Amino acid sequence: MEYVIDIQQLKKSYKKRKSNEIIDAVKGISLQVKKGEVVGLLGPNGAGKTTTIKMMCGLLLPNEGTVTINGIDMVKHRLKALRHISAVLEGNRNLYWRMTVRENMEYFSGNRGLSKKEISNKIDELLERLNLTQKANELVNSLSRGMQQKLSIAIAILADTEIIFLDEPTLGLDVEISYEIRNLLKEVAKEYNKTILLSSHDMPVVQEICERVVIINEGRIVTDDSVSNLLSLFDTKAYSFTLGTALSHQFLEEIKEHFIVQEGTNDSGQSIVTVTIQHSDDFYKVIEMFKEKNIVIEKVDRSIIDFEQVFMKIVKGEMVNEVAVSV
Ligand SMILES: Nc1ncnc2c1ncn2[C@@H]1O[C@H](COP(=O)(O)OP(=O)(O)OP(=O)(O)O)[C@@H](O)[C@H]1O
Repeated sequence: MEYVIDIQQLKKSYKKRKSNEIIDAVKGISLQVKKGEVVGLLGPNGAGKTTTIKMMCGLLLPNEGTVTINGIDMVKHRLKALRHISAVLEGNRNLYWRMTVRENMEYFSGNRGLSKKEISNKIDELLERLNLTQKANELVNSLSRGMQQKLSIAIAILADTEIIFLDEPTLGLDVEISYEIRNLLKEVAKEYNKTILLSSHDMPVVQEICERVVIINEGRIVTDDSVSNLLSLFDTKAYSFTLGTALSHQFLEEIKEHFIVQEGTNDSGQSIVTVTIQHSDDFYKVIEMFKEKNIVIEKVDRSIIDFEQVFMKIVKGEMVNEVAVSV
């Protein structure tokens, strides 16, 4: 099968200027993306996401490995490969700051075989959709970061490339505009049938937009699976016990030897212990442990795990054996 994005054994190291220390930022990443897939690239700070995306966009040369975009080798035929990509990178560097919103949009929609009228209609439609009509004639450098980000995405739509890379599209934006951008990206993914690769720390964005997530940690892929699989894998396995008494430190340590445990209290000051269960038998083992200490269990809830918690568990290496590991 021909993949739209095919990267094989990518590696990249940096040399620190002062100390000459070598940092292996990407240590052999292979990833294949099919047409129309919306893939989230996640990982903690410094995991190697931006370095990977920059190599995919031809902004950085890999030390080893290959990047193939629609069958075209990014290193050997960079310009040809770049015709298939729009990249919305941090700092909105794809915008011309001294041009107006509309001028930017016109500039980037040229050369697509559309008439002036068609381009103008398309721009009007997008401006309306992004709530940017009022700002059409303002200079880009006078816009807020959120508006600039929306414009960057609009330009990626206008450029009409098959692939869109988005690096942290909601980073540092307020809740309202993040929400708007999240909806916009959802629509783009659905209506325009684009292949999208999105790097983000914004888990609600990832959970809502991406079908598939690839988690990178310390320069390697540690998980490659669908959001729904990852959620269901973790979902059934966490239970919150509301207890009649607080647990002693010693007893908590005892439970922690066997299970992944989080402690807390509820509004009424009752002790809540959330235990992640690997096998259903373990559920009864936990209850048995409480019973032996005469601890009254007042309530048991299956706790709902959101994607953020799943991500944290994978990155911390918890339950990694149960998650599809692609390397
Ligand atoms: N130009 C550079 N020179 C030296 N080291 C670098 C350079 N760029 C990145 N690094 C290092 O490479 C590693 C990976 O960085 P990268 O920016 O790819 O990670 P990231 O996953 O995008 O992180 P974040 O989420 O914080 O943006 C980090 O240790 C980082 O400090």
